[in-house]
Amino acid sequence: MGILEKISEIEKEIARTQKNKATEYHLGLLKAKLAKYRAQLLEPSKSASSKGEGFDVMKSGDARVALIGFPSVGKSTFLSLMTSTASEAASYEFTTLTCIPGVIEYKGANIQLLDLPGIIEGAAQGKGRGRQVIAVARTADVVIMMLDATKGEVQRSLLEKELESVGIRLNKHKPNIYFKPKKGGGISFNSTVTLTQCSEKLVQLILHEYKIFNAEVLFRDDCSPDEFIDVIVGNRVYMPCLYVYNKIDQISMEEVDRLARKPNSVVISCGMKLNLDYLLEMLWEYLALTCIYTKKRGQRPDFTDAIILRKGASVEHVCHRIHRSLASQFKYALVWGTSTKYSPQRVGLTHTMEHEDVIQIVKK
Ligand SMILES: Nc1nc2c(ncn2[C@@H]2O[C@H](COP(=O)(O)OP(=O)(O)OP(=O)(O)O)[C@@H](O)[C@H]2O)c(=O)[nH]1
Ligand SMILES: [K+]
Ligand SMILES: [Mg+2]
Repeated sequence: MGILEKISEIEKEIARTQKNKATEYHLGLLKAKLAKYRAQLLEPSKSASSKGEGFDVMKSGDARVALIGFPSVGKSTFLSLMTSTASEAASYEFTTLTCIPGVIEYKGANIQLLDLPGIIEGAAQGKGRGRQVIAVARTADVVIMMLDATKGEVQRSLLEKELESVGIRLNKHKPNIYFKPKKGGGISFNSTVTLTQCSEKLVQLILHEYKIFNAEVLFRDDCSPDEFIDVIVGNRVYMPCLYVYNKIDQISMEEVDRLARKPNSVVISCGMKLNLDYLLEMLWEYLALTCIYTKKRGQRPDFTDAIILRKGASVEHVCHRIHRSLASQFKYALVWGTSTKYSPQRVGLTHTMEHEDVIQIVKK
């Protein structure tokens, strides 16, 4: 039996197994098996066709956004509208066959936007250019899932399933579970909260399925078996995703209103240039970039030229942005803003900066 067949067998068995107390161990085990086979499926195959020709676009700018969607939802039209790059758009499917990068300039940041070929059901298993597209999506900071507002919701759940099956977790946090494999001592299991979805026995069963017999496990949240499996397997990407419903010029006001109220969703029309400003605002929020302003001694901060960094960046990251050798000449920095208790406060290289902080660097 091939891996695909095994996966489909297990999926069928999960579907027909009733979810209750008596079956929870069986289901947990099936899920662990499923995750294992999917991982095998993703191991790079040796055939030439799986090479990412035309997909290896250099990362540039302050952040990367990937456009994922079915064919002809308007991805290329969107790229051509928002950036100075033109990507061919047409009414037939699979107009775009490679990865086309463009740049959105917004609030002083350069956001790399990637137009990609449309993907279809079965993409994760290599249908169309699905694998390459998904590989690019994994490298993004935010995914825009573009949907055709005139088509049903099934598109959205199909795409979610494809991304989910290759370890991309959309709008989810990393499960709060401490997990450390050990050389001996068996499995030590603890939790700081009451667990309603997992138990010590289930955790042990799942670990045995992965041939792990010695480990330390601590649940800090009431996590599900799937979340626990994600932690064991590792290699998961937790990514913000914005659902963008395009072509609202084609649907009723009531329908627009309904879609616009969905969580993590924005409605637009590329054709009529509707709501694009709001989409940019949302995208900016989802990127959660940190803008830092610099200040010279005795002068006012320069608010015209922000240094743009990813969330959680340190003073050291700021130094590297200003000059390659600045960190080695660094004595201390003065920081004004929400990251410090006092304004200004003297901080070292490891201090974590927050959005709109002002920094003055003092050299040795
Ligand atoms: N009515 C309407 N049509 C649109 C809108 N945006 C794009 N289109 C049309 O939809 C068709 C497909 O657009 P593309 O930009 O090529 O779509 P794509 O998602 O890049 O398609 P592939 O590259 O084939 O995956 C084109 O005929 C566009 O003119 C819109 O907001 N409203
Ligand atoms: K198209
Ligand atoms: Mg296209």
